[in-house]
Order: sequence, then structure tokens, then C-alpha cells
Amino acid sequence: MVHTGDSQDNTQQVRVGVLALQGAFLEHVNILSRLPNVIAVLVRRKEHLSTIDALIIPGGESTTIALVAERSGLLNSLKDFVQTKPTWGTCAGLILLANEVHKTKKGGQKVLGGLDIAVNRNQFGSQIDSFEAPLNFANVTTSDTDLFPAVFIRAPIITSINSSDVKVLAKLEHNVGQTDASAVVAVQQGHLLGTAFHPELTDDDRIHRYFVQIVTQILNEKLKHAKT
Ligand SMILES: NC(=O)CC[C@H](N)C(=O)O
Repeated sequence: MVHTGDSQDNTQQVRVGVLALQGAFLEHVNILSRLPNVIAVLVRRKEHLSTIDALIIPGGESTTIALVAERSGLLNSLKDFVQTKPTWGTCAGLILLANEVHKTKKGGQKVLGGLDIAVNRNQFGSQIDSFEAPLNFANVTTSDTDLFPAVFIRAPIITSINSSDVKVLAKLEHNVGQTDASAVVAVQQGHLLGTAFHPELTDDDRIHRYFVQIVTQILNEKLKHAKT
């Protein structure tokens, strides 16, 4: 789980936490552990948050993750963390980072918020529970021949973008069931990244590398400000 990176490389190490309450957290840890200069940390208690530079909220069941976080006294600390620290939500994690969630049963759903977007949970319904779609992903793919193999599992989509700070990174390339091509499936708002799919379930680590790049950039900026 702990990777110290290449000793020849002077790049600073980053500690990336993975919220480990429910869902596909180990798969993220496995990919992070392969990256140079990254230490993956399982996050289960609020004390863990003060030991990390950034956080990944994995896929799983967003209602369950929120419930377990609340019961373990982690929910409010997570809300504070995502306001300022680099955080990436995948699938259920994206839902938890959204300010507005639709298609949720009566009683609503607790979220952390942060991304000025609305999402529809379970967009593709039971008919198309899961599928793989190649995507153009801004800052990650460079041509139509190196698309990202995105795995969608009972996935949400982003139905509205409510701030000009939110940048669209990827859209579906083809219609999927009732959902049109051009549905937004990945966004970034400053230090927050959200993907409706599961990059940790493929061998392709480009989006993990992209997230680490965001984290490193933010840490370097902070360091620069601290020195001036
Ligand atoms: N693969 C996933 O993370 C599924 C998300 C789940 N459908 C939810 O609404 O929370």
C-alpha cells in the first residue's frame, strides 16, 4: 500500500487518502500504490484526514457511504475537508460531492457538496446497469485513438452545471439507452474532480495521474505563498 517512489526523482511525495467506509476503495489504493511519489492512506476516522493532502471518495452506494460517515462521526469533518483540499469523487463519490442530487428516495440524501452541479443518480436504470464507453477526457486523452475506457456501473450523470467555475472534462460520445451522447460524465471545479465512472476498475491510471498532478500543483502553490 505504501509506495515511496523513485529515489532519483525529487518530486515531492503526496499522501492521497481513500475513503474506506464502503465500496470500491481497495481498487483505488491498488492504482495509487503503483504511482511514483504517492502514498495511499485508508481513511476511516476523522483523525486520518489531518494526515493526508488529498482524498478520493470511491464508488459504491452513496446513501450508505453518507450514513456510515455520519454514524462514525466523519460526515462534518469530510464536509470541511472537501471545501479546501483536493478531492476526487468517482460514481457514488461524485454524487456525494454534488450540491444537488436527483432521483433520490423520499427523505433526501446527505451529501458533502462542493461541486456546483446537479446529478441524476442511477441514470441508466436497471436495463443498462453497467457498460463500458471510450471517452475523450480533457487534459488526459490526446487523440481519438487513445480514448479512456470508462466503466459505468449504475452510474449518475451530471444534469446541470451551475457555475462558470465548473469545467466539463468528459461527455458520453454515443447515446446509451435513453441518455444522449453529450451527457456530461466528468467535471472539475478547482480542487474538486468528479467522474461518473470507475477509472479504478481499469488498468488505465491516466486519470489517477491527472488527479495527483492537480494535488501537486495545489501543494506547490501553497508552498510558494507560504514563502512569500
Ligand atoms: N457504482 C456506483 O458508485 C453506483 C452509485 C450508486 N448508484 C449510488 O447512487 O450511490
